[in-house]
Amino acid sequence: MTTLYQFAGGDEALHRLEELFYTKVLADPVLRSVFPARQLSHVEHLTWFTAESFGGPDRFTTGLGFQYIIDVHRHLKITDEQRERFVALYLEAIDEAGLPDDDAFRAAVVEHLEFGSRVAQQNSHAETDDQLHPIREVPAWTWPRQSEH
Ligand code: HEM
Repeated sequence: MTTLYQFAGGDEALHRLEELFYTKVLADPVLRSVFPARQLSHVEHLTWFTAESFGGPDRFTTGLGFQYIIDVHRHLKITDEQRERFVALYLEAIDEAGLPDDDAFRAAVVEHLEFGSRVAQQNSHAETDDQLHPIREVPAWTWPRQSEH
C-alpha cells in the first residue's frame, strides 16, 4: 500500500512544496488583498493539513482541530479569480518542488486542490453556520495505488 503522502516524499517534500507555494502567493497581485502579510505558522499548518489528507500523520486534527480551518477562511470572501489563481500557483509549485511526475498522483492532487479550494471559498462567504460546507473533518484522499500490496 502506498499513500499519497509516501509517494509525494513525506514531510520533507510537502514542506518544500508549501514553502514554494506560499512564497508565490505572497508575491501575487491577485491574492495580495487576501494574503497581505506572511503568517509564520502558514507553511507548517498547510504541511500538516496536506500530510494528513494524503494519509500521513494526523497532526492537523490532533493539534489544531478541523474547526481551525473553517475559522481561518471565514469572511475572506474569496472571489473566483482568487480561487483559480490559488490553484494555478499550487500546480506551478508542485512542478518546482519536483514532486513525482506521475499521472495518477497528479490527478489525485488536483482533485484534492479543487475540492479544498471550493470548500474554502464557500466557507469564506458563509454569513451563517448553515451556509458552511458540511465537511467537518480532514478529507482522507486516496488513489488507485493505495489498495495495492
Ligand atoms: C485546498 C485548499 C486550501 C487549504 C488546504 C487551505 C489551508 C489553510 C490553512 C491550513 C490555513 C491556516 C494557516 C495558519 O495557521 O497560519 C489557511 C489560512 C488561510 N487561507 Fe487557506 N486553504 C485552502 C484554500 C484557500 C484559498 C482558495 C484561499 C484564497 C484564495 C485561501 C486563503 C487563506 C488565507 C487568506 C488564510 C489566512 C492567512 C494566512 O495564513 O496567510 N485558502 N488555509
